[in-house]
Amino acid sequence: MSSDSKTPLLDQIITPDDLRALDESQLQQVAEELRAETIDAVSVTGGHLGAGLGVVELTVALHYLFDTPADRLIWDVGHQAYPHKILTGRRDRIRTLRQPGGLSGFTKRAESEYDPFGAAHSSTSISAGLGMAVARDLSEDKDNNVIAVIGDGALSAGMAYEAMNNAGAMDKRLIVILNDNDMSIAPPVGAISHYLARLTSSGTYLYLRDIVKQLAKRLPKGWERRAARAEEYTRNFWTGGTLFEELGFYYVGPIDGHNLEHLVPVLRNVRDAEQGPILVHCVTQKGKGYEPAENSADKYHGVSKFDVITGAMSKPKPNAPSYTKVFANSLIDEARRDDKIVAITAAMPSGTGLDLFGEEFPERTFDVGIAEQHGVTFAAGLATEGYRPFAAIYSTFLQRAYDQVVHDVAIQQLPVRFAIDRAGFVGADGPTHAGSFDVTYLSCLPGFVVMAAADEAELRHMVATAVQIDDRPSALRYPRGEGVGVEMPERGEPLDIGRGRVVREGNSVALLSFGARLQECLSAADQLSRHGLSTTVADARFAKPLDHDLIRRLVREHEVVVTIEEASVGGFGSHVLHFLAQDGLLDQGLKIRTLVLPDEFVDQGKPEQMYADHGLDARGIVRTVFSALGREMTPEDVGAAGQGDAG
Ligand SMILES: Cc1ncc(C[n+]2csc(CCOP(=O)(O)OP(=O)(O)O)c2C)c(N)n1
Ligand SMILES: CC(=O)[C@@H](O)[C@H](O)COP(=O)(O)O
Ligand SMILES: [Mg+2]
Repeated sequence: MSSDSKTPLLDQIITPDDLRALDESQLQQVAEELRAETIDAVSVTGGHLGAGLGVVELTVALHYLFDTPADRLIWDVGHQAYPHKILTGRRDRIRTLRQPGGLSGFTKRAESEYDPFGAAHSSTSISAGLGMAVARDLSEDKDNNVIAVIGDGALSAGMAYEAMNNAGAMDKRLIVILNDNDMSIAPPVGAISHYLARLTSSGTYLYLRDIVKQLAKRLPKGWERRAARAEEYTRNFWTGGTLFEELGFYYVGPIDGHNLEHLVPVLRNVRDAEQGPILVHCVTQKGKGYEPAENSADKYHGVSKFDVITGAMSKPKPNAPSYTKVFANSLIDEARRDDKIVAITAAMPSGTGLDLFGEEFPERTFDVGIAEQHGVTFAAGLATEGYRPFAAIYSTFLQRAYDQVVHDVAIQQLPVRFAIDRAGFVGADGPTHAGSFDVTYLSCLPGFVVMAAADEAELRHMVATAVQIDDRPSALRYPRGEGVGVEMPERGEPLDIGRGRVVREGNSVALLSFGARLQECLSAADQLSRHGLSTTVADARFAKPLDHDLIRRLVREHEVVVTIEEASVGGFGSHVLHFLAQDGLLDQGLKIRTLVLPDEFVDQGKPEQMYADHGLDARGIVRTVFSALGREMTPEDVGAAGQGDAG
């Protein structure tokens, strides 16, 4: 440790054992140094900043008081776990956060014994914690604590209540820390956030309860019950009985989650309490201790690299409208002409672009909180009454509502429109956020219309198309980030359902693209033509219903057919193969290959590199064609295949 280090105490801490060797009076300095280190690290990597800054003191107190990793500490969502990672042996790698080959941006079991449960999708921590508590009690040799830290936003998801309902009934020793910073990604929504606000606004509550508690200590023997009743009265009087206690939790708080002088004694008591589930309500501030974050509307929830002094982010201005913006503007354009169009988000207004829609149509925009399951069936309810609901939910988060999609929407053939953003690889968020499976899990559903935009113009047309689909559910998917910069149509034109389009004619090889790999297909076609392989490029537009005429024509007129999609196996390519098999077209020695995402969970990286690594770029397409033809690629071929990369 150099003498002029800015973090002399933190430098002494490799693992929490080193922290626990310090004196309690040194914790405040540790927290200050940990906050500075977190800010500095994220300024270099980008990532989630506000949430981590809000739990610096909590992280220090928890690792100081609890014997982690034996005591299991679970972070809900896990985006706030950067300070936790710094204290648990990963400070030396913290500047590899979310980089290829680097640390995950969320907790991850494979990364550290201090991460007992992986996260990223919210509201799982209490369920996982209860499972660990039961496992502890089933075993003879365990007596560890289990602590789940869950945010107020994550507490808007039904799964959290399923877990508390079960925990309360089982009366298991489990500690839940409610990290209440009165923020989700956007300001929180829902009755729970109002309830929490009431709890935390009745500052008197704590004061009164302290008095009653002190009284209890001085009352003559045998008066404890009366004191307990008095305290219960205080609690009920001020808070009408906390929701959490009705669920079987002992409620402690609200306490200041940044005041170590409060946190440490309260958490020490909670640690030593031999009783059923306890919920400690910590009031914190997202972005705490970094002015640019504190002053920002989103508290620097997600940031690109930034200047620590000014807080100015270095994110380059997008050179083409992002798909999300194109979706939002297209939906706004349609909604100006159709007042039956309504939009639903599950706590992701800015990420889905519905914040823009909400500015113009506040009455027709619904943020249901982190509640995808509810959001989908809520949309279905709207559809039964003749509205045209657009449920804008990231591909990965829609997974949470799959039964609602099947049972409440598809079986009833309700015309809910699913705007599926973040389709395919998403990059820094890694496997938990990859939009890999929606084509597979939707295109198997009878009656569903499943579309994928090849570029921004296509997205605009697909929004217009979805508006018109009033007799069954439909989905349109598009990737995270910037489009290809094609010319935008003035207005979206509805497409013929189930019809693809040929964008380049050839007669030897056919590349049939579903979604945004089209540019790579065009680049591959250029390279193949340099090898004398005349290549047709077609944009399928629909994975369901398939364009059977187009597929038959491509099969009839070409020696090789390759399908390609930014989706897992079981999607578009599989349906093409299924159709060809049923149609007897596979029996004629057709050379066909399907390019899909790999059958693995791919760690974070740069999306284009991730696609290239898995053969979904122009070079990979060329290689696949050569392989289908049984032709070896010479080094010159390989070299040529790398030239003229698309976009
Ligand atoms: C199922 C699911 N839906 C949406 C998200 C996107 N998301 C990530 S963090 C977040 C807000 C979480 O709020 P809170 O739990 O209060 O944590 P804070 O950021 O305030 O610390 C959301 C909506 C997610 N991670 N999981
Ligand atoms: C933690 C979380 O789940 C969200 O913040 C997510 O990382 C947002 O993803 P985008 O950056 O693609 O909007
Ligand atoms: Mg919050």
